[in-house]
Parts: sequence; structure tokens; C-alpha cells
Amino acid sequence: MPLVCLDISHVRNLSSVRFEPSPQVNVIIGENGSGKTSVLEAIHLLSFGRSFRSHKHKTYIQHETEHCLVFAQLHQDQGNPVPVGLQRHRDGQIEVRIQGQRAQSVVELAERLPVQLINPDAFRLLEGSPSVRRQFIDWGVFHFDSEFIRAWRGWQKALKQRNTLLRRGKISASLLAAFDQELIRLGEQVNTSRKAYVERLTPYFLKVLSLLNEDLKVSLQFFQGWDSQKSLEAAVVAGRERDIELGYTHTGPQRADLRVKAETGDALDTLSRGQQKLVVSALKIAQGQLLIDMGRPLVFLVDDLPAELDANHRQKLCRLLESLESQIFITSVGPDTTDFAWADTTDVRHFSMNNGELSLSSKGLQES
Ligand SMILES: Nc1ncnc2c1ncn2[C@@H]1O[C@H](COP(=O)(O)OP(=O)(O)OP(=O)(O)O)[C@@H](O)[C@H]1O
Repeated sequence: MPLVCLDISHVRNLSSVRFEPSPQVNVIIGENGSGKTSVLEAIHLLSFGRSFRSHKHKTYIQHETEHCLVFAQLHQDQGNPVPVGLQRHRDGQIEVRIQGQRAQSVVELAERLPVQLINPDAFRLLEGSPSVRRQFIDWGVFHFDSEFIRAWRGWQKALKQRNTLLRRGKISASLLAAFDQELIRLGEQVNTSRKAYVERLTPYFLKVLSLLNEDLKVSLQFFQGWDSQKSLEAAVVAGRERDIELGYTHTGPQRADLRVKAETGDALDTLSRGQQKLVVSALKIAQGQLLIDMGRPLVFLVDDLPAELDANHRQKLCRLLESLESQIFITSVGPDTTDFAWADTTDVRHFSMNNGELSLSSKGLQES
């Protein structure tokens, strides 16, 4: 569901920004510190309920204001746009509204507004801990398989309870066995969904990567978190004594990972920074493409596009993004780095950002 209009209040230096983005490409240009990233941050907030820059909500609420607010109208194929809003208070309280009604949780927003972010920090997908890659997989599975969130929440709860018991110490293997049934049942479900998703995603990824750079040979390997020859039940049973010794559950879907391999070893160790950026972009675009093929349009946020990419690869990335027919927001410090020859048929809007004020730029005015 693309954004038809966006209203941002008190997010960092954006006191009040209201604009109607293109359903296709939106290019936001401005000097360092002008507030470009804050626009993307606001859209991300509306989808995830959190920022991609910091887990501390006070950092993005404008100084000396009590709360920030992001409001949008989401396009839907039939019927009127759907109003959605998120308000975050300095005391941590979060309020989500969809069509005027208070929503139970931010998950309802995430379902309506899938957002993919490509930014310099996206490298963490390769160099960060496995938890970053699990989050990447789980975001995809969440949108791919409607049963997943329930199984995932139940499994997380069971795992947390089990780890609390283990940490307290006084538990025997036989007592633990009684707690493990639910953990195993839901853990198997989580794993099956993740596996099916990665299988589905892999050809998309390979295709996208070959379009960005046909010489890059990279493969994906899903590690489920325990010996792939064993069932989760067998792994949990075999690991009980060790879990008691360690004080936590050492095997299972909580150890899953997505290993990205180049021909000669780990992608992280062999590829250049620019090549890594292409791999990460390909992973994210592949996730988006898969969703689009399922009839679920999404929003791409591309922050600081030129970082680490040469002009040729920037062009390829823009061409690919354009071909997805999604709504895209791209930020850049200068017009030269985003000067891509968008097709005549693509609705491109250029915006200038100056000290937290956003305006449709002359380029955008000529074209609209
Ligand atoms: N809580 C806050 N309240 C008010 N202003 C803030 C707050 N946090 C950050 N700022 C300011 O808001 C601006 C945010 O800029 P932002 O990071 O969005 O800029 P940008 O145009 O993306 O810059 P760059 O090109 O350097 O990435 C900065 O000038 C920063 O000093």
C-alpha cells in the first residue's frame, strides 16, 4: 500500500512536514543534517514502531516536545485511502491508530505498510551477529506466511520460560522434559516456515544479484540452528544436560543463521565493500520482489544511495528499483549522484530539504 500523503510532526528537526509523494520514485536532496534521513526514519517508524537509527525513542522525538507524530493515508486498490498514524510520547507510550481506531499493536501497521530499508548500515546484514540475519529472514516470513507470527511468539515465550528455569538452576532433565513439548512443536513450525521462505527467496536473490553484477557468484545457506540431520526434538533431548550445565538453551531455531558465501569463502571476508553493498541490496530487493509477486506492494527507503557504489552500479540499482514498480524514497546530498535517467513513464518527484523544511524542487515542478 503506497503512501498517498505523509504528515510528520516533531521527528528530529522536522517540526511539521506534509507532502504528497509520488507513488513511484521520490528523490530527496539536501545538505548534511538538513533532515533527509529523518523523513525515511519517520516512514520506518510508521511501519515498525521504531527507528532504524536508535532504539532510544527520545533521540528522535524533537527536543523540547512531548511527542512525535507520523500520519499517512495509505492507498488501497478499492475504496478510499486508509488513514494510519503513530504517536510516540517521551515517556515511551506508543499509540497506533488505523482508520480512526486504536490498534492493538504496531504489528497491524507492519502488515499494512511493508517497508524495506537500504542504507549504509545495511552492511550489518553481513557483518553483524546472526540475530541481524534472523531478523531479516523473520521479516520476510512474517509477510510471506500469515501463521508465522503466532508460532514465533509462542515459541519465544516457551524459550524465555525455559531459559529462566535453567538460569535459576534447580531443574532436572526430567522436569525440563515436561516444558519442552511446546518449545519443540512451535520451534519446528518456526523452522519449517523459515526454511520454506529461504528456499523461495534464493532464486529471487540470485536473479537480482546477476542484474546488479553478473560476475558476482554468491550463494545462500540456511543454518537452522542445530544439526540438519536431526529433528528439533532429538537435538533438544540430546542437549538437555548441557543446557542445565550452561544455564540456557544452546540449540534450536534461536541459533539460526543465513550464511552468505562467495566462491572462495565467506562473503564478508572476500568481497569488497562495494560488492558487499550490492549483495545486501540484492537481498533486500529480492525480499521486496517476492512480496510484490505475492500482490503485496511495499515501500523502499534508500538512504544515501551513492555511498560505496560507483556510478555504473548506482545506475543499475536505480534501474532495478524502478522496474519493481514500488514506491521508493531516495535521499542524496547532491543531484549529481541521483541523476539517473528515469523512464518517461515513471512518476518521479524531486524534493529539496532545507533545515527541516521540505519542498517540491523546481525539477519536480517541471516534471509534474
Ligand atoms: N531530537 C532532535 N530534535 C531536534 N533536532 C534533532 C534531533 N536529533 C537530531 N536532530 C537534528 O536533526 C537533523 C537530522 O538530520 P538528518 O540526519 O535527518 O539529516 P540528513 O539530511 O539525512 O543528513 P546526512 O546527509 O548528514 O545524512 C540534524 O541537523 C540533527 O542535528
